[in-house]
Amino acid sequence: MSTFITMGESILKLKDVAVFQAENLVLNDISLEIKKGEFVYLIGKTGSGKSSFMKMLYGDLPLKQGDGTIVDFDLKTLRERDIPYLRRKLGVVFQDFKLLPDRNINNNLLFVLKATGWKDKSKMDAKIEEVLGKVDMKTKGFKFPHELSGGEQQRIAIARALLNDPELILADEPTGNLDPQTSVEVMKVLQDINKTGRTILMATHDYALILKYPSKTLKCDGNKVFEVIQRAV
Ligand SMILES: Nc1ncnc2c1ncn2[C@@H]1O[C@H](COP(=O)(O)OP(=O)(O)OP(=O)(O)O)[C@@H](O)[C@H]1O
Repeated sequence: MSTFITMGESILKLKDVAVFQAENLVLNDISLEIKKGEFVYLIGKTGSGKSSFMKMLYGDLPLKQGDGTIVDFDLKTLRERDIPYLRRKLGVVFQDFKLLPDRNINNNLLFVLKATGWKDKSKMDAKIEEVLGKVDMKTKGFKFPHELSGGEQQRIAIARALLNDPELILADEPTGNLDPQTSVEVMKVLQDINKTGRTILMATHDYALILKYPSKTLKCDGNKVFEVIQRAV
């Protein structure tokens, strides 16, 4: 549990955190907080450390320096065996969707449910229908990933991220492979999910989306992460 006195609503809290890739320092002196229900952008140019920051949050890079809690997990004392439990409270969405190409959408989602401990077939079927409904893809469960457009695949990836009712969704350039119109559609899905109370941290290069859907914005620059006001973006 947290070494901080957490104010009930905190979903992510970092204090004096540094992020390393192997022995290389990527980010330093990060102190920030994200509260339940916020929609937060993470911007910064290529190589500034956005993906490394995300990886540290979902336990792919260890927290070696500073203190951090995320969805009530202490990142500093996180052990290898805790990571699956942390991931169940997070929904992670990637730029390249990462759907399994050898099975249809229903079976992609079933695979994740089984891997995260679900057993009851009728409950799993109901959950799959529920998450596909949330991204408006209820009729596509029998399609294979290659039979879907990029935007549809990303909707499925978002549905997959919702399977375990995560408290926080980490989206690493979710619109990076999509055309502007499809990006807006995927963004609307994320906005709707945010409106139901879920917290979202989204790394993006897409300034048009930020202008269209302004929200709190963090920037990676010069080994630091800091909040920027929209005009300064
Ligand atoms: N596996 C790795 N091993 C060593 N260094 C790495 C590794 N991955 C990334 N880095 C380095 O860490 C720094 C930050 O990379 P990162 O991928 O986090 O940036 P980014 O802001 O996400 O970039 P992009 O927008 O291109 O995805 C870069 O200098 C990069 O070379």
